[in-house]
Amino acid sequence: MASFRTLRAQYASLLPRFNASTKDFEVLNTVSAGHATPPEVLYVLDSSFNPPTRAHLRIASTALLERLEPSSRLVLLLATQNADKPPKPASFEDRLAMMELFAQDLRSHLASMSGATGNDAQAKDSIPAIDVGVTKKPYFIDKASSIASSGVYPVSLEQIHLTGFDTLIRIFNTKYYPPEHTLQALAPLFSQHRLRVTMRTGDEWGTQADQEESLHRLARGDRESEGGKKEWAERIRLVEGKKPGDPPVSSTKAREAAQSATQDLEWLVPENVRQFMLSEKPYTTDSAEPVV
Ligand SMILES: Nc1ncnc2c1ncn2[C@@H]1O[C@H](COP(=O)(O)OP(=O)(O)OP(=O)(O)O)[C@@H](O)[C@H]1O
Ligand SMILES: NC(=O)c1ccc[n+]([C@@H]2O[C@H](COP(=O)(O)O)[C@@H](O)[C@H]2O)c1
Repeated sequence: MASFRTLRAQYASLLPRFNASTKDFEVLNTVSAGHATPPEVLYVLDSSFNPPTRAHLRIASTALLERLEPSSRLVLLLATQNADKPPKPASFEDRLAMMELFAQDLRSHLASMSGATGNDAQAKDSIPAIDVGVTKKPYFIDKASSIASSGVYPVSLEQIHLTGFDTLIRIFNTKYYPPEHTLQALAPLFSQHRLRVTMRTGDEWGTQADQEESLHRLARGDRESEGGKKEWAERIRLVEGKKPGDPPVSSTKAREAAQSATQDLEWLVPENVRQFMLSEKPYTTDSAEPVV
């Protein structure tokens, strides 16, 4: 495995080329056992990866384990522009390095869950390849179309976007769709793609029942007056997140732990990411570089 510094330097040189290009989506690296099988389904985990956490690991691994085949592909997608949040540490090259380490953690987790450990090369080949990708687009409708038109994947490949419930609420907020401000803007997304939404309970987003009710409202046609079609509910799957009683995990908590409670990183972030955070300290004030 490349050293942390080498890994970061690699992304520090790839990223400006993407920024200067006219591309809206690019795969910067692929983590796989060898040659990657052409995908038949593309899972997309879009995040600021600031840093990647065990919640992201659960979201991705539970999805991939439902259909653990080499023809599944996951792209970890770093949005270099966020719909709402101003940029903050860590630098994008640190986050990209952590995404690659997260991809390794995720592949090891999938291997252990499927029994593909040790020297069983054939079993390891069944673990899907994971792409480290970047997009300039903050909204899901544009992320999906920039991936589809990039030429990186087969034409008409179905994308399954892996999000949390808080993100689903924001996707269905008309404020993001000027000038008409209607949900009709989401039609191209749901005509081809799907959302797999992990519930996020125990905080401001309400109970599991509240979260299920918001999908029932869409299915009943309660959002039609805003342009939201009831049939879209069939393309959205709500799945359980953390178990009741487990502490909530977020990137915010992991950034805080990096500053003041590094022992908590063990349950907040996967192992390779933790090693990177302890060694490179991407969240301490002096190493935090300004982010464009
Ligand atoms: N604990 C969690 N439960 C359910 N979904 C989650 C969880 N953590 C992150 N997600 C989802 O993963 C996606 C990417 O998350 P994001 O990078 O915003 O993480 P975050 O932990 O919410 O970040 P931050 O704490 O910096 O706001 C979003 O769709 C978000 O809803
Ligand atoms: N309407 C939308 O498509 C929409 C709204 C809010 C956030 N987002 C995106 O969701 C992702 C996660 O956002 P946060 O990092 O703010 O939780 C980001 O890529 C952000 O740009 C999309």
